[in-house]
Amino acid sequence: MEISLSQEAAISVLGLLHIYSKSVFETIKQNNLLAFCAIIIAVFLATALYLRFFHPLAKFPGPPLAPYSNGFWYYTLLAGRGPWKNHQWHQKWGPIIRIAPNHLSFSSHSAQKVIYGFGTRTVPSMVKDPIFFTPEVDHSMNIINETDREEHSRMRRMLSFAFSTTNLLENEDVLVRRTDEFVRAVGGIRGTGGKRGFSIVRQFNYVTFNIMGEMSFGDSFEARLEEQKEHRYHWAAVIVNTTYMNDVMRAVCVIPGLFTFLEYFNTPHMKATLYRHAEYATEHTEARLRHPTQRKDFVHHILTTKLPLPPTLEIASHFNVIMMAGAVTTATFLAGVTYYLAHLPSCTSLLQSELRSRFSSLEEITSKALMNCEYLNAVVEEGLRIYPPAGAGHLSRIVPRGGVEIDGVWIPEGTRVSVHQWSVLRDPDNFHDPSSFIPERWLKDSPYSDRLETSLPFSYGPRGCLGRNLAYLEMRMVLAKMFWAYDVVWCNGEEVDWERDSKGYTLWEKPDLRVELRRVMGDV
Ligand code: HEM
Repeated sequence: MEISLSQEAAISVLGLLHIYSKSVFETIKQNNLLAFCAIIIAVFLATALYLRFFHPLAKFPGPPLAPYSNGFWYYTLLAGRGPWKNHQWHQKWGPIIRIAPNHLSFSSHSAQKVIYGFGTRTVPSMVKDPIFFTPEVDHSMNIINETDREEHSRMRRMLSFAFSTTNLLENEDVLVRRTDEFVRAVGGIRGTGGKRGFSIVRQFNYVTFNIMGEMSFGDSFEARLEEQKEHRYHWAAVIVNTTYMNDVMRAVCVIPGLFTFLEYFNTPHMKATLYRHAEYATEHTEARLRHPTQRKDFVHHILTTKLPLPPTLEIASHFNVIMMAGAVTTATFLAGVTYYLAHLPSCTSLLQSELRSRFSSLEEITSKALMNCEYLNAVVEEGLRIYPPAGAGHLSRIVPRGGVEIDGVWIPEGTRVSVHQWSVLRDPDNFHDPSSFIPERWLKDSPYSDRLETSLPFSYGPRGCLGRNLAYLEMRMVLAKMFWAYDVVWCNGEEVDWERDSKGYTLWEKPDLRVELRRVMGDV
């Protein structure tokens, strides 16, 4: 029988392995622990030397511990100081840095186009990183975590009509009613918990949760909230607590088998966050499927799509992320911008003059009318720049087969790449005095020569934010109605420093912002 070259090589490798394992076994048998440890250390050192000096990304600068283990990167992420750390690294080592053994972080606008863009004739668009975008705890895939190009495009086609401007304007009554409800409710809240003022951050979570819930599930949302055993806003609180746990899961999934292990033990904290959130999404989806409605809510668009109807688990999974991506991000924006406005009475006064000179009642404040409020729009853009709701972390992609050139440098296939939004937005080459809140930079006659195009809070390309239009309608509406009706008095200014006290994971954990509202306009 003839043996081919590859078979011969395989036999030699097996032979070597046999000898090697035999010798290791012998070493242990002879109780020569020292020799065994030496082998382990040698393997460890060889790996470290390879990662630092011979790995395809070895030439890229970055924090000294980054080449050796993903642990360093996950530690930075979970410590909540990632935005500031990454920015410092980019300032020190330049626009391309190695932040993990196989991960490059970029901070240039040109990289944004290549990494998140639609691709070219020769280079396809980059797919999301499956290690970062993991399946949900119920093993489902959805519009955010799906990494397969074809599957994602089916999901996006199915959901896109729900997010079209036509459909959103048709559902404007939800936005207006829920915002008016919020404006009336916050006006009636006095000091809570024995302290002056109340937590406006929590109220922002509630209003965006209500808007997103009714937009998604129509009338059944309210019915289900009334039925549920827990507090009306229990799901909203679960969503907020789940954002951090999502990053913990990302770290867990890097170690093969660890998720299965944790799944087996299913800790109380996991049950109360990740699992409870997925259950709520399923319960609300099932309730809506049993409850036909005239409203063209998001479920309606899934049910009437020309594409084959997906299983209930998939529909629920879309709402798992829509409720998260839709409610938390917009609430984060509102909280951040309120902090900066509370800090800068001159900006607040310009905003309120614009709103109060244009509108004489809450009802006059409509989505269409707000589109032309120049200063309000500048405040929104600046709020998204200075505290980008989804810009604290890394939205990583994988370089396609054959590699790709980014910023004049060849990046090998399979490399994990991302643009760190915060670093782009805090770069003095892009924005004058980047840490200051200056809405004027967005006005037509701005005296600054900022590179406004580098601010991409909703990302870009085939995986760019599907809810962008809705987010703009919501941000303008809530901000305008609140600042039109009330003067905002900040009560815990002595205690809070927004940047010091924020935790930047993939999404933000915000500090508490206590305010008192003094009614100035309208009979709200
Ligand atoms: C200020 C508010 C918002 C910001 C800053 C924001 C930002 C983003 C960003 C940066 C992405 C890209 C994520 C990635 O590359 O992994 C994204 C995706 C997405 N966002 Fe938003 N978002 C906001 C509000 C919303 C709202 C209100 C919805 C509506 C439900 C929404 C739904 C989505 C969906 C479904 C995706 C996934 C798109 C896809 O992969 O095809 N977002 N968002």
